[in-house]
Amino acid sequence: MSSSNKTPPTPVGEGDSFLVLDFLPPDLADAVFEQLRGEVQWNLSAGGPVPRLVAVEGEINPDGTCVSARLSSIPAFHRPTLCTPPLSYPIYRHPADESPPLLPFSPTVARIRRHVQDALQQPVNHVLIQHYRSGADYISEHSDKTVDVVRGSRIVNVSVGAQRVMTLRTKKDAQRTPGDARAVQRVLLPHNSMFVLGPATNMRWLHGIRADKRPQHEKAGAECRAGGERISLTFRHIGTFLTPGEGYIYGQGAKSKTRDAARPVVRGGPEAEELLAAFGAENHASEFDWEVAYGEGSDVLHFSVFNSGD
Ligand SMILES: O=C(O)CCC(=O)C(=O)O
Ligand SMILES: [Fe+2]
Repeated sequence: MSSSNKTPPTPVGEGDSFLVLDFLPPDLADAVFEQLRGEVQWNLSAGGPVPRLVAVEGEINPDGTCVSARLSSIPAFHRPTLCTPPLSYPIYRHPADESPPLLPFSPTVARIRRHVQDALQQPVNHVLIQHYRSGADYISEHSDKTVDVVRGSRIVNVSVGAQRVMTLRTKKDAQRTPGDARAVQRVLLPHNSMFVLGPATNMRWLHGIRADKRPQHEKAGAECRAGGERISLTFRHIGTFLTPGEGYIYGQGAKSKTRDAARPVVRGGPEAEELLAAFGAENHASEFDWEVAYGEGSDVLHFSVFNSGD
């Protein structure tokens, strides 16, 4: 692991979050920005203007039994392969209605993933990759939505390219009186850093990357790297899964916790409103009660109304 003999990182937020510098080994770190920009299939959001480019990759589970149909009258190379049930893949639900399709890990992302898993000693099976094309691209303040994130697991942001600032701010309800200032921390995310977001910090603090409209000549060298472009990879350990074609859903965040009893995906309606309300509560409540909000599970995949929150 590249960071094993470095000084211990400074705790951030509730103390369960920290930043690791010089995370990837030099041979990977030097070329990683260009490799990712070229190999990732970037999407502009279909549902509305998203102030950055996004892509989703993840682990496709070979959880089905695939058999070559034993039809002796058909030559072997023509026999169909029957998979029952077929594959499933992790799903990370959040209030923005449209997620790009999940693709298998691409080669450079797969290498970064191995470093993350080694460093954390925790599996990660899903990554949201975001390209901040300039200082104008940003992500608004939010808490990550944890209905589908394996409980107690950590969320990891690997940064490459231009340095940006992650701003952490305690949730509004933590103010004892309306005039109280909310705690704010600024974490610099330089090229080749890994920010680990612990569950307690995600529960009590919001995080975001604000737009930086300063002219290039006012920025430090690290902020101008890669022409001011930044790519972040948010790795998560997801416990909720979809079957191909978004037909069925099961796992931690769904009503059925197991593959055998997977239930059809729900689109819109009152269950969608409930999940959106639970997401809202997760953004606002410092003592968010996961069991109350998400414990029963939700089979909703698409919300009827487009909502641009993160
Ligand atoms: O770009 C980043 O580092 C932050 C991404 C983030 O917070 C998210 O995807 O939830
Ligand atoms: Fe986030």
